Amino acid sequence: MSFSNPRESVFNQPKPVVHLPPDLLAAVTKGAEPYPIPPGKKYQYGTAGFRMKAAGISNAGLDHVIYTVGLIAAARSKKRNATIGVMITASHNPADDNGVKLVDPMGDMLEQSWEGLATTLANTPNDKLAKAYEELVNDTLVDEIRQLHERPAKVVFARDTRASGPYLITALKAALDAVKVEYTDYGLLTTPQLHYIVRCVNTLNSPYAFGEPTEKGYYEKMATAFKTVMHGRAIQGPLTVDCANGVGAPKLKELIKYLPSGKEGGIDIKVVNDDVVRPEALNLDCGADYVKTKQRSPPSSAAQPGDRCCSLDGDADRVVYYYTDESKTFHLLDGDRIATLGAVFLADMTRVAGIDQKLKIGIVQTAYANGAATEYVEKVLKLPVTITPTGVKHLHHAAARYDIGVYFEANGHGTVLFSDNAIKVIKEAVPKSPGQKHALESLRACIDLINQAVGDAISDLLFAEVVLAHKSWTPENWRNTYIDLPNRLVAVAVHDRSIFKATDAERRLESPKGAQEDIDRCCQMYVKGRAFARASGTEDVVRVYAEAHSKTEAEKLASQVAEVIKKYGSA
Ligand SMILES: CC(=O)N[C@H]1[C@@H](OP(=O)(O)O)O[C@H](CO)[C@@H](O)[C@@H]1O
Ligand SMILES: [Mg+2]
Repeated sequence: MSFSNPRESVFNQPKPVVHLPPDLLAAVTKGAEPYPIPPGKKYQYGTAGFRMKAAGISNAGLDHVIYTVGLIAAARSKKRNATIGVMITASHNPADDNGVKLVDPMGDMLEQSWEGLATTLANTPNDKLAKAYEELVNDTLVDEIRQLHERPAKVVFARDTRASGPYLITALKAALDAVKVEYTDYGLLTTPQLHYIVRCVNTLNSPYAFGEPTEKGYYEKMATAFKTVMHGRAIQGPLTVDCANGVGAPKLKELIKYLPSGKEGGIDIKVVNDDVVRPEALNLDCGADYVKTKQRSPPSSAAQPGDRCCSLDGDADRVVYYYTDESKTFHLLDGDRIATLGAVFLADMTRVAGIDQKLKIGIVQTAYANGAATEYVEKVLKLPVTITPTGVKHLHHAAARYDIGVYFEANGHGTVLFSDNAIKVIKEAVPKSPGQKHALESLRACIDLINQAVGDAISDLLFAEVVLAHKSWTPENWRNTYIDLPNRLVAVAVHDRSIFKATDAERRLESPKGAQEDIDRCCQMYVKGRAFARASGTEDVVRVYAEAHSKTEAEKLASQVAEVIKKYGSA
């Protein structure tokens, strides 16, 4: 097994081969002993890291995966000469699942080329693990000039509230101990908090210092920014936050201690679904995924018509808003809405501050964004839209190409990125009026309020609240900016989803041959009909999305396209 192709030496010399000390290799083998790979298991570092059942823990083999992730984290840390993060979570998945993701030095997702290395190592049985680690070291850390494996490594990690978390942490520590890596266990954190900490640790004492690398530092940074950007505005009525009975609950309660209350010109947050004592309650009939996919409030909701509500997912990196109207009709304000709300505000503020000509603002969406949202951004807000494939890493990279890049998946994953140029322009602009001064102060505070390392439900909801306060908007006013096209998302089980290859930011199928033409024919039958199909990156299904000008038509279109997929997928 090899992790990369051998490269030719620039000096025409063979690349040196490093042999790791026998005691270290023995420690890798010994440390892995309690975590064997179950026979027949295959693992894949997917859109959101590794994720699987953790119940009957040793059968699932997630402990083996986590052990190998410890080794990858060690090598990655040496490669980047920086601290790497490991987060143990399965986000919105059921309580008996768990998973793991790696966090790169700037708090971003693991570089894609390393995902393959993580997959290879995860699929390596224990008796070959030490040798595979040595090969990994040789392939990624050793060349003719440098022997990076001699660098010290540092890893920080945290977990969500799942019952399997503490056990999986022991597997991670066993790997880090085996390869003598220094680490800090941050205990329970939301995923975005861990990303924040990684970025803080790696930028400490630099001109790009992100903040204090502690949980307290996270709350203080956000609370200070929130107070500044509120600037005497008032938030109307309380916000009910459904925390999916996950880690978001204790963390949001902690943040509330740092925020001024509604009476003090701050915010009244009602935390609900905060039961972290019964681990089985996690994501059960509540949370962002439930609300988005079922298009309804959690059954436990006691909200009254017009009440502003939002739901986080199990690791608090995703948020959607919603309310019910007087006739008890449910209205979802999803990621597309949060993106447009944020973009309107940031565009307004740059205009008032007189710096709009210097900054290119854009919105990044996926094909799942509602057609009405895309049209609103382009035609009403007159801002450019980039469409990328599914998965936050794609959106994140595209957003980084704007000065102010607002990105959100429809399901509520997202944030805003400010380029170095934007930060410089915003920080250096000299105001010529009190209005400009206020706008600049608000923009500066937004840079701190928004967790630019990664989408962060808690930071996103504070940002949304601030904008609603500035605009004096109720959820209904917000919804009235544009009306969503009725839509339907269905998952189709097929024999082999890998035959469905998508192109054009996943909006078209290039294989199997003929499938796209059939989908096109279906779409033409409906007013505003748009549909696409793509293989999921996280589940063994093909997802079909359809929208049209009425609910019945959107549903008909979805089921017709699902039939097309079944036809081509039944082979
Ligand atoms: C339609 C949809 O919601 N897809 C989700 C889902 O990806 P799929 O590749 O569609 O399974 O999980 C991803 C990871 O959480 C998330 O980024 C994405 O938005
Ligand atoms: Mg999540």
